[in-house]
Amino acid sequence: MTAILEVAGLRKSFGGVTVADGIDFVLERGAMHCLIGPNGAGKSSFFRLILGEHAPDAGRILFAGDDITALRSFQRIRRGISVKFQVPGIFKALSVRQNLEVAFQHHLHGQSLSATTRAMLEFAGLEHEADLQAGVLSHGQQQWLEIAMAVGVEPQLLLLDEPTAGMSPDETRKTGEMLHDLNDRGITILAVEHDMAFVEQISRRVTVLHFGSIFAEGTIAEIIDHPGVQEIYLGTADV
Ligand SMILES: Nc1ncnc2c1ncn2[C@@H]1O[C@H](COP(=O)(O)OP(=O)(O)OP(=O)(O)O)[C@@H](O)[C@H]1O
Repeated sequence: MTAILEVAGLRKSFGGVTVADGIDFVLERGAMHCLIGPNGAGKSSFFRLILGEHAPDAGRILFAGDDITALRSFQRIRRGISVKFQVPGIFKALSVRQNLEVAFQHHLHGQSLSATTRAMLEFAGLEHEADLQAGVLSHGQQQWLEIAMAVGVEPQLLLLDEPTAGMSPDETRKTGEMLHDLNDRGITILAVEHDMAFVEQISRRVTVLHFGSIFAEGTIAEIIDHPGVQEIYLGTADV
């Protein structure tokens, strides 16, 4: 296996708050990998560092073997990194179709824009909602629309920050199936997730982040059995 993402010695502080404290992390191409950790562990900040929304104080980020540490966000996106953050990123007053078109307009034009929009409507299960305002969709449908907006540009790496937050069990299961479908199409997936049943559904390997550093990494069974992991969730671990 080759690495699609390699992070070495990544550090970032905001004033007195350290969000990345020397993170070393390798993600294999083709993986479905989950990142877990207590609130405030630095998971979203790690995504923002990978995407280039935060500049690191130290460390390197390699994507597909190239050092992208100095690249701007749009350059990283152009190279094949796509992200869906926790905060909703859809335009509620626009139609579902328009949201997809806006997401793809810098990458696709003409027939390929309409073909990809159609394919992504189908992928998200929103063919019948295409002309509705995105704001009237259910919470789950809005999340699927946003995932479709992130994958229509055919990324190599998809970062998902809590994709199932607020979803019903049925919606969560469907989201897992969608992510397996994307992974089968060759997209590497790194997801921040709190729902351990979902982590088990989509992920073979799990990394635990705590106070901006890697606390543990392994299979889901190894992580569940890890003596320190439950303690950090209860806030009693001495690390
Ligand atoms: N731009 C910023 N300026 C100052 N502090 C920040 C900034 N971004 C994040 N933080 C702080 O860094 C810490 C890590 O935040 P982050 O959102 O990365 O954690 P998280 O693991 O994603 O948490 P959650 O599970 O609650 O989403 C928090 O204490 C947060 O308040």
